[in-house]
Amino acid sequence: MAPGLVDPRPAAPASDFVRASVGPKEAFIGGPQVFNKVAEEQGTEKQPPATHPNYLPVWDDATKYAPLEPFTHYEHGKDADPKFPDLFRGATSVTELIPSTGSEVRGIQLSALTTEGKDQLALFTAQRKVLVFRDQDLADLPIQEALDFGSYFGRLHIHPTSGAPKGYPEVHLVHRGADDNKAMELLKTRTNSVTWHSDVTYENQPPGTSFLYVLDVPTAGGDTLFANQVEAYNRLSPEFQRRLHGLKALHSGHEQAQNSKSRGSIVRREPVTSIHPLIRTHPATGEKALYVNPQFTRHIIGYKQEESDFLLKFLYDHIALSQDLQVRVKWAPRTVVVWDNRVTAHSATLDWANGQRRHLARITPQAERPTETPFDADQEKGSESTENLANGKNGVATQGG
Ligand SMILES: O=C(O)CCC(=O)C(=O)O
Ligand SMILES: [Fe+2]
Repeated sequence: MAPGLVDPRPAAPASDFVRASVGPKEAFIGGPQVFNKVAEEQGTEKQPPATHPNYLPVWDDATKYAPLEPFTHYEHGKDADPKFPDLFRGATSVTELIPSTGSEVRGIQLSALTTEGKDQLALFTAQRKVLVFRDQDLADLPIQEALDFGSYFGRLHIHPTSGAPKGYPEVHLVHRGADDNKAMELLKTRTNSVTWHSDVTYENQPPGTSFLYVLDVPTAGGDTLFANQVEAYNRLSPEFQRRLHGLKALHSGHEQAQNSKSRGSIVRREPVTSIHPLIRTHPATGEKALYVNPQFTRHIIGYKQEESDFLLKFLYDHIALSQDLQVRVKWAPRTVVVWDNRVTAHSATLDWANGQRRHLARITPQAERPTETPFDADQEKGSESTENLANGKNGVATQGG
């Protein structure tokens, strides 16, 4: 796989970071002064300094982290009042982005949620898959307070390769500074920048309720796409769903680590692989979701290579092409997105104008080891239309011209 395909996140060392020698090891130290200095040297225009310099990425943490230990995840969504009285207290509006997926909630402050409110946040996120909150103070809190908030939802994941604010490896940073034209080099070898994935699915206990919040946002573009993988599962015929049940796939972190190494950057933890079911069940909603992604899923266990490639390609295309189960989040200052990494895929879009800063932080609580519940014939969705199709009753609806 070409290096550009492995990870859409900022390459390190990006040319907006200075390689500095700190004793025996090398570090990448960022900062607005550094960006402007590099930009000046390159004769490009200055950009405004980062609004949250405390969140600028460094890769100077030479700590080698031990393999992650198994832990018991407690799913708070299971305790939640499904009427969401605490989550929505004071809300001025709750608007669906599309009927199946995504809601935008206005009027509440995430950082002020009570314990009950947080439980309800976990459940509502699982139900709607993606929540958009505007006018939030999360990015302006001390980083430790933001982490304390996130840690309610699960053990915080430390990413093996990404940049982090100095001293806070639990924050995963997405940052592109003055040299966005370098970032866009991806488009020299690819026709688009879309890289659907769920985060770090190679982990044994990949993330659940996850948080992404914006620090600096381009004037236009840089939206984040989300796909609802429960809906993607539900769209499949019962016969096809039945066939997928019981299958497992290998997810690998090796390529991401290798990619980081080959850029001269860090690998905090030795890469791992995990085997997960193709269909996982959400512990709070009981919903079944497809759980494969082209970033980290490598092959289906027991299938020959061509068989595995064929089936995975179908599933990836199904997710990528079904715009009627996807939402597109437009960032504005002080926006926080909460999403459930267990039942969604997402992708950045790298389409904004050169020279603008895009800077986001992710807090990534880990969740349970993915589990599968058996195909449930009683819950077959769309069985009637499938029967109708078989009986030739249901023609193909035409749309547009
Ligand atoms: O940059 C984005 O919009 C999303 C980046 C991403 O994939 C992540 O933070 O998990
Ligand atoms: Fe991601």
